[in-house]
Amino acid sequence: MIEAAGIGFNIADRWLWRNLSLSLQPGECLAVLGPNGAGKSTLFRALLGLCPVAEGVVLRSGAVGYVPQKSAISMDFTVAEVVAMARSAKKGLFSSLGSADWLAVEQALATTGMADFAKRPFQKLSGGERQMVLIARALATDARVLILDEPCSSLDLDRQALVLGLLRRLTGRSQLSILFSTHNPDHAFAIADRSLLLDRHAGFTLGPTHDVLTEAALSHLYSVKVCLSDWQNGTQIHRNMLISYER
Ligand SMILES: Nc1ncnc2c1ncn2[C@@H]1O[C@H](COP(=O)(O)OP(=O)(O)OP(=O)(O)O)[C@@H](O)[C@H]1O
Repeated sequence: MIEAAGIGFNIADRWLWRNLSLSLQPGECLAVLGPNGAGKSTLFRALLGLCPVAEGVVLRSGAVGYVPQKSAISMDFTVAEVVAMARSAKKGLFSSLGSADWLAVEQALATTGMADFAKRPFQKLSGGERQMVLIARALATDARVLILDEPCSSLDLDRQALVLGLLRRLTGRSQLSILFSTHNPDHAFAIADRSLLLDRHAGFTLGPTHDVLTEAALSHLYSVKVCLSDWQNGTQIHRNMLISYER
């Protein structure tokens, strides 16, 4: 469980966001969007308790899995060892991990489709493969809430769909609550029940994705002409963004 009540974050006399309240239901997916520097990563760090808020309260219970924007893993660990870090963070060295811990590692790798990579060196993986491993590491904490900072930022279209599909399955079947940031409104349309749009002036809009991510809101925020288009694929209606990059 994670809940924020009236939180604000101030940096160098500038409020990144103020009076922000949110909580996540089991199985709910919330997307966070906003321009560069709007405070998405800082919000996640505040929710994780990694930086103190200037006002308001953050409540957490149980483990929260975190997939940061950049991984700080520079040593030559295997994929299984990287995922096992989620367990050893609580206990100490890998050597103190028991069979239940290694089972959790195995399950997390299976869930992310990375079981065959267990013995491979993490550093030798592609960006997309690493991202899956880092999601597996977050899952191996037994967290009921996952926070992912731009999980698709360096992925090709196929991998983006793979990660978004995985997140959707985790909210559906496993009832995990997911909070993720993205610069692509299409990602929010694809999987987010609600979206939080941070602006450049400490303001925000939070609500159902289709209510928050409107043509007017996106065009205004990014100063580009944005059109939204609905199309049908089989029985499913999809919403996507059409954009002119010309100013
Ligand atoms: N420790 C810090 N010291 C000084 N400024 C900071 C610190 N952490 C964040 N900032 C500033 O706060 C603002 C918000 O940063 P943050 O990384 O949260 O934005 P973001 O919305 O995630 O951006 P992006 O989309 O570019 O990743 C930026 O202007 C950043 O420079």
